[in-house]
Amino acid sequence: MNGTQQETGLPPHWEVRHSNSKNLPYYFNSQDRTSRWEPPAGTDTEKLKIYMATYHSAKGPLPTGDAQSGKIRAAHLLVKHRGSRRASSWRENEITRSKEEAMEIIKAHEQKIKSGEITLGELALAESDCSSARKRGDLGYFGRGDMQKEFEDAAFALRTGEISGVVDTASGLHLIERLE
Ligand SMILES: O=C(N[C@H](Cc1nc2ccccc2[nH]1)C(=O)O)c1cc2ccccc2s1
Repeated sequence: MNGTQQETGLPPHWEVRHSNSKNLPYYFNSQDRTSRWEPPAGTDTEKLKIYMATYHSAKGPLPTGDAQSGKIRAAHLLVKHRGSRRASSWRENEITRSKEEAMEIIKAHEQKIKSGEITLGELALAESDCSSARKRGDLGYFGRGDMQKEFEDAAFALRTGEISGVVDTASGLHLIERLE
């Protein structure tokens, strides 16, 4: 789905992505990690029209991790609860909320992200109970066997740019966005 600049007609660092929740294409700037529903200023709209008609199908092939290394890159937003493996984080020294309370919180986060109101990375900065929060939840590249199984399975099932539903691990409740 990530055509090159001359294919898409988009300005540098911009790419077309697909919102599965709205089944609509959107435009993502990989440099400042902003996204929008409309093509940015400076787009060659004729080229973009051709690209969208030719290449950007709603459901691209399910990528299974980089062909060479089998690794993917993802970001996540974690809401811990008192049953979490480490019920503490940079946000809160002792996390006492129940798992049910954590579920209500992360469901509200999921709505905000999937409505396009805010990106997962922006929300993770302030709200994620993982130390990756300071990097907008970016966990870097990882392969199978590196992360907790439920997290790995959910992340590898995502298409690039797609956001998971709530994923439950021993660390807490997660929303995952596959970045590469
Ligand atoms: O395990 C971590 N943080 C834990 C919470 C947590 N548990 C996870 C389980 C799966 C994936 C990410 C996860 N993050 C903590 O802070 O208590 C990691 C933090 C970071 C930061 C940068 C890159 C990778 C990682 S993995």
